Amino acid sequence: MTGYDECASLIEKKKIPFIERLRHAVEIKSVSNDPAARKEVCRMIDWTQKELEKLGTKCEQIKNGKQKLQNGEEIDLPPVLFGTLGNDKSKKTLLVYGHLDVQPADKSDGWNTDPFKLIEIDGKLYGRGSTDDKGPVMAWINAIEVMQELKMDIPINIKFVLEGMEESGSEGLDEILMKHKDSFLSDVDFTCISDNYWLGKTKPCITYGLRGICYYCVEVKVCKQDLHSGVFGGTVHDGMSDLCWILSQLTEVDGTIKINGLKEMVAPVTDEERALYEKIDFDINEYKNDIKVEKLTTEDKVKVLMNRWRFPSLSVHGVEGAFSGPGAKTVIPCKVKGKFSIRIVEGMEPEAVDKCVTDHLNNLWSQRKSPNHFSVHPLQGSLAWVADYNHPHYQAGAAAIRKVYGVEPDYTREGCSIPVTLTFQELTQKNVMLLPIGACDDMAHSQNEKINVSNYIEGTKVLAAYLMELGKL
Ligand SMILES: C[C@H](N)C(=O)N[C@@H](Cc1c[nH]cn1)C(=O)O
Ligand SMILES: [Zn+2]
Ligand SMILES: [Zn+2]
Repeated sequence: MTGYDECASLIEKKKIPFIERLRHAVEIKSVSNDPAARKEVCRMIDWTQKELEKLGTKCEQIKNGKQKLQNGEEIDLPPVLFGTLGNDKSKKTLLVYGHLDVQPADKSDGWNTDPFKLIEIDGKLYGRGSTDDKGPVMAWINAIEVMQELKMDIPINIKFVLEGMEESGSEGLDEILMKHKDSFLSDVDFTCISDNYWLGKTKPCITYGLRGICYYCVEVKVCKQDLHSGVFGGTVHDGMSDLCWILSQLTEVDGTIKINGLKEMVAPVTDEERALYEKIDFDINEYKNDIKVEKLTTEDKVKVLMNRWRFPSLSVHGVEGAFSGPGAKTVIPCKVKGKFSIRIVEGMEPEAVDKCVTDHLNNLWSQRKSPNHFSVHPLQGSLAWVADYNHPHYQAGAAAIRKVYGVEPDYTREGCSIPVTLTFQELTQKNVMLLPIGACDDMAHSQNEKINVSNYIEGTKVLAAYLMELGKL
């Protein structure tokens, strides 16, 4: 009978067409935060639908609502792609979630190659979305294609939810899923998401927790239009200085958040949890060397992991409206918008976090005594997620990893956010597992994002092996 070994060897043989599939995906500039790229997000969804239909998946694009842009204009959100492969009542049903949108990227950000071309160098496939999340979505398609080519019975019905707004807070997705709770989602037995990364470079892991995110925009408005700083400097109150002062009041130098009320919300760490973190194989020096940082906020392994996964963190992302080009432009920006986010953890509710943040910022502003106009806008809010990793579903994931890599996986959390994860858990009332295939140095969201050819190909094997393992549950 055809089994895992035949499947693995066909995956090896199909390495080139699988890389070509990822190449096609990366070339579609499906950047979700750019309204001008919305058509490309829709094109990525259409193309993926065709790939799924080739496998016999019945697909439907679910219309999403409108996105209100900051200038007041409204544009269509991209549709959400639902797919159903198999409808055998004697089989269980797996829900696979992934996203087809990517973070913005430009060669001028410091990429060595064109971010929207897949370039192979020394066994690494560089390109925006190669690891987040086009590579893993393509790996699901590859795995199913191989099982079908070998005429293997896929022992599970598969449903897909693929979206195009994850990198922008999954706008509209929760509402769509809630509407389909008693229809499309009603028979789901497990959800699996491959959209994060290993803790290291060589050892695979399974992930059972994510932080949530609350994202803010702080606006300081000075006047109608930018002003010559030589002509007007010294007469108007500088908006960028106001904004920089405000943003500098949010954290201590070691990252401790200075916003009242947040620390109190964090669920206490149990002894059992601490013991789990102590056992995790994690090399701080390698971590520092990978990102070329000399000193971390703490050098203690457990504290580093807890700061990444288990405690909130605040990051300032950028300023809209300010001069950022090369050279020396002498202008006073008329309006600047600072962007920052807080990764939130168990116990923290976005609405309560928004209140603390808004109160803190308004209080700071009243201390500043600037006559400029100040406003705070919460842009996104999603909860943290934790799952039961003792569930048999996780054992199926672990068995698949043992088959491919011959090792027991690490059980990890992840500091980043996939807003819909908790929604799946709550709507289906079934177990959700994250099964990453990429390595810790893939540099998602950053310059030179990549996935190793070996991770992409072995990852395809893991997903195929996992589908086989699910048949045993
Ligand atoms: C983990 C996932 N691959 C990811 O990168 N998620 C984003 C989600 C997000 C939410 N708002 C903006 N992006 C992240 O954690 O930043
Ligand atoms: Zn992602
Ligand atoms: Zn991402």
